[in-house]
Amino acid sequence: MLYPKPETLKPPRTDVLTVSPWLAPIVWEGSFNTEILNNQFRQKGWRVGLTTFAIKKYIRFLKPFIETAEKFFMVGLPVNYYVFTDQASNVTDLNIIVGTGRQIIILEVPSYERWQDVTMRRMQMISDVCQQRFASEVDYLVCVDVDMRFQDHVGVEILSDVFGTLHPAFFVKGRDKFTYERRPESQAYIPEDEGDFYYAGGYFGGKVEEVYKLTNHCHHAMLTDKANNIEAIWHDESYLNSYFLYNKKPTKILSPEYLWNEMDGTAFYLRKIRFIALQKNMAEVRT
Ligand SMILES: CC(=O)N[C@H]1[C@@H](OP(=O)(O)OP(=O)(O)OC[C@H]2O[C@@H](n3ccc(=O)[nH]c3=O)[C@H](O)[C@@H]2O)O[C@H](CO)[C@H](O)[C@@H]1O
Ligand SMILES: [Mn+2]
Repeated sequence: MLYPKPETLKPPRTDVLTVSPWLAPIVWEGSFNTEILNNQFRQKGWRVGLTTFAIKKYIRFLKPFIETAEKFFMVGLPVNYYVFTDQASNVTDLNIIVGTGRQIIILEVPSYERWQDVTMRRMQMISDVCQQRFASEVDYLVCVDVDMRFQDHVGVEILSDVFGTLHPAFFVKGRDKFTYERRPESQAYIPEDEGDFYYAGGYFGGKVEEVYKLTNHCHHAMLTDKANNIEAIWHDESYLNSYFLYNKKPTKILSPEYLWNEMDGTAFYLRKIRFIALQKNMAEVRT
């Protein structure tokens, strides 16, 4: 196979950090070759599941989410879309068409009154399904928010034992600006001088077994806090950040190309914006 080879010891990107202190690659455009990775992936016969939640009013985001995923997410590879929803028949009525080898699987789940509980309980619901069905149906899981749209290539370069994504609002900020949970009483506590990166709650994944460990850990941390009448400042995102930190976990880190928000403007280091948050009226959509 012919492809552009790396020039001897000359890094393809010098403007951004491409590896963490525990040697997890940070994925940026220009640092990988899709064709090589796709070939490796196909040889292994791996299968990918994309999980998302469309509960209450967030069902309005589902159709454009899947339709744009059809254009940009794991193109040419089999994908199971796992849609967790409290309105299974409304999801069916959306009549979303997906390509050959790809299917939508609807998982009916309860809804919670507070939006904070809806977002946090995703950890419990994902971990519950890991052993029931994910383990036998897919090799890797990608777990993302639904109020998003794909607009450029997202492929197998993101996959690894366990991956996390740099939050677009914090990548260029100093460690002191990270909004980790700072109360020692919380299971999500991270002291002032600790923490490598600030990861987003809305994009993580990995091998099914690792996603099980992650979601199960975060859910139980949340339950312990709940029993002690405390809720981490940014909910599931705070528990995810402490899990990653104390387990030196992500084996791969996705750059903000994989999770962008127009509110964060543009940035010199962004060569692609692959997956972008939709602007929403928070007060309206969460009630
Ligand atoms: C892009 C990103 O990193 N987003 C994170 C961020 O806020 P966001 O403001 O992006 O959170 P959000 O309102 O999008 O809620 C997270 C997700 O929960 C689902 N949902 C939520 C409410 C509801 O009524 N119905 C429903 O289905 C839906 O899939 C949604 O995308 O912080 C949250 C915790 O505070 C979560 O960690 C989000 O993942
Ligand atoms: Mn969101």
